[in-house]
Amino acid sequence: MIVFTNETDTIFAVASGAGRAALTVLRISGPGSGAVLEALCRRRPEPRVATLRVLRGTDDAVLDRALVLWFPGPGSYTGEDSAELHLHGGRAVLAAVADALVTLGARPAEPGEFTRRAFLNGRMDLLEAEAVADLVEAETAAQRTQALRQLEGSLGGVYRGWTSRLTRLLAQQEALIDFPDEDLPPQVEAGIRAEIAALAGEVGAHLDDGRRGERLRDGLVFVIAGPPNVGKSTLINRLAERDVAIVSPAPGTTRDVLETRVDLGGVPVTLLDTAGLRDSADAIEAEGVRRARARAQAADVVVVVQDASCPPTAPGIDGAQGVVIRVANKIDLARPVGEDVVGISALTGEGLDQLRQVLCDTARQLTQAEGPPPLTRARHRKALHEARSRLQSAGEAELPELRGEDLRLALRSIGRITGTVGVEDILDSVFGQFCIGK
Ligand SMILES: Nc1nc2c(c(=O)[nH]1)N(C=O)[C@@H](CNc1ccc(C(=O)N[C@@H](CCC(=O)O)C(=O)O)cc1)CN2
Ligand SMILES: Nc1nc2c(ncn2[C@@H]2O[C@H](COP(=O)(O)OP(=O)(O)OP(=O)(O)O)[C@@H](O)[C@H]2O)c(=O)[nH]1
Repeated sequence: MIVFTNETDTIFAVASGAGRAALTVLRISGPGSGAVLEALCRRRPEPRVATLRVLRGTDDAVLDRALVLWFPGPGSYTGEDSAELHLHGGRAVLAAVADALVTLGARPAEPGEFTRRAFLNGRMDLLEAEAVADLVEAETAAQRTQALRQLEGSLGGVYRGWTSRLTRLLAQQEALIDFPDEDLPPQVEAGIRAEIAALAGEVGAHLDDGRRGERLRDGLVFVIAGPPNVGKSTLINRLAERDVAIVSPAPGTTRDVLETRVDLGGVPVTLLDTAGLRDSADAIEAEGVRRARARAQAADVVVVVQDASCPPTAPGIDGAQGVVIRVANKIDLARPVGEDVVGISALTGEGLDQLRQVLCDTARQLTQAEGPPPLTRARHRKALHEARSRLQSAGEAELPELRGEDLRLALRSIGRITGTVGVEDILDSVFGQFCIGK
């Protein structure tokens, strides 16, 4: 189902980044785009050809000399008539052109409004629209790759495949209901049941992906934990390659949770430095220790640091849900004991390459999927859970009518992911999270 827009507003927004820059790209879309462009630069340029033009305000004053592009609909990003003005960067230039646009009847766009129009005009499905937002937000190579795959339709292909199988099943099911006395071969019913079970299995396998796609999209949390004074702050400064945390010979220096964002093997990771774990009479330090434990328990990875030159002191992390990596620091003073321990000296740098490798490998294992693309949002997960439970109850249903109803509901749930059904109620939540200009 394609919902055609009857959008009448002509909208504009800065599509380039914020801050001082050589250029500002202003995007315009909507039925008035051609008229606005003609008012600004007298003649419309050739479609899709960058053309240098003097832009003038309604009072004929020169606003800028800019590259101008004209994209007639429907062969444009939004599917509507649209245009781009590649202005000189600078607040005054932008302010003057924006004023002129408002005078000409255009209005500033809402966040995500261009892509929302592209979706409503059937230029892309919801998964592709979400991929555009993810690509704009991508901080690391692996995030960019995942968003591009989704933009190219790989995830949509999986869901469309299920949709067409479900549609076929429904048609067969209708035939069973409508012609119960006809000579339908008995294997039709068995075939329907087998296909329902196969679909439920595939949706289940897709859901059971270790949340790798969502984790990559959101980024991972790695917590550095351990007793006081073992060198946790020195280590986080090394891994972040900057001074995140205060290092001092006094135990109990770090009290609150400090965080920094790093790129580990293409995966965005929030690294947390936490208070040294010990029983403390100091109320502030005790609160720091409580927070340290809470964050370690919830983390994707806990890097437990010990001092190689002292016997282990503090209790471990109880109930950690994530992967635990053990590190013995200060190997410049003493050799570490025990297996499965990465020996490092945060002071001299010895062993840090090896630790970085272990951390990158772990980050990749937690986020990278082989085979079909993983699902990337809680919104998709929710709809797929619903679809799977409908498929399961369809598999158990004795009456063909009830089975048909379950199949229809499963179809609806999957259709909601790509945006082919029940769209109105989810548009605001999907596009409201975009930046302005997309
Ligand atoms: N200057 C500029 N750069 C940009 C964009 C843009 O809008 N403007 N994009 C915005 O996201 C991205 C490119 N994506 C785009 C996707 C589709 C169309 C488009 O006009 N498609 C038409 C015509 C394709 C053709 O034949 O050339 C179509 O699909 O019918 C344009 C940009 C990244 N770079
Ligand atoms: N010899 C040696 N000293 C180190 C090494 N790493 C850190 N130190 C020293 O150990 C002391 C404590 O380091 P920090 O990084 O502040 O330790 P921490 O674990 O964050 O300490 P708390 O904030 O108390 O939990 C400092 O004097 C560091 O210079 C190392 O690899 N070798």
